Amino acid sequence: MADPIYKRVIVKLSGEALSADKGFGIDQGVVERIAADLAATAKMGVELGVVVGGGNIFRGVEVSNRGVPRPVGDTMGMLATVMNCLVLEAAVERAGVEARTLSALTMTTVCETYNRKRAMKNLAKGRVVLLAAGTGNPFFTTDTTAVLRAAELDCQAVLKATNVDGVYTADPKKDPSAKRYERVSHQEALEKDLKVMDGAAFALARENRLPIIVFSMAGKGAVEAVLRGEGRSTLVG
Ligand SMILES: Nc1ncnc2c1ncn2[C@@H]1O[C@H](COP(=O)(O)OP(=O)(O)OP(=O)(O)O)[C@@H](O)[C@H]1O
Ligand SMILES: O=c1ccn([C@@H]2O[C@H](COP(=O)(O)O)[C@@H](O)[C@H]2O)c(=O)[nH]1
Repeated sequence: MADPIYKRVIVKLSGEALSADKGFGIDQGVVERIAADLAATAKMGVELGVVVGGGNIFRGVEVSNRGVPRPVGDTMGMLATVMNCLVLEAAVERAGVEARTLSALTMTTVCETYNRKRAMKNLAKGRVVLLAAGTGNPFFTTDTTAVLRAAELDCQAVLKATNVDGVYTADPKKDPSAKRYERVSHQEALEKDLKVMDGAAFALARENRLPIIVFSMAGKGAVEAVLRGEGRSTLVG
């Protein structure tokens, strides 16, 4: 089997990836499959930070459309990511690898607060580090969080796991004629407004020369396969 192409990465999982076909809530079978994949990847010797979205529970914009102030809606979204991290933490440990949730919002009775040195120590010990509550600030997304944490924690790449197998010329769910890129620069992704990630995330990745690999989480062992250089994906960078 091929050696992993990176030694330390951030994996970005969308919240929806935890919800199977329903788009809402947490499907325990899916969580177990993803946890097994993360544990197998950690066992290959790859240090893994995992940023999880919250779209399967709350998105700040949607909550604020119902009359809640946007910063409050965003806080609800960040709290949703904590729930997703806690369910994954338990599943990764059941799969035989130690895991720690570090939250950007302080909640001392639930999990540890994020701090760069603590995250680095946990990564170096081979623990899967679940990075919860996004950046801790409203008006951001977990895509931007993933790139920010990758830059802070000296990661070599961001692996963006989603429900499409790469970056397309347009949203492939809306435009069946969209073509997949094998490789695209950060600049082009920004200029063409390729919405698979938000512009802030692409801009931060460009400034920090961080590659982003976009791939589908649909199959078994998807993260492990990407790190072995297998399967379909798009390299941004
Ligand atoms: N040019 C494009 N190439 C590929 N995908 C695109 C493009 N434009 C829009 N998309 C859409 O972007 C989505 C990727 O977002 P993703 O599933 O990662 O959700 P998220 O908003 O990051 O997470 P959450 O579900 O937690 O809110 C895909 O569903 C895809 O349909
Ligand atoms: O730094 C952050 C990250 C996230 N949020 C809020 O959480 C939800 C869920 O995150 P997704 O990236 O959409 O999965 C997001 O809609 C924001 O409301 C945040 O405020 N700050």
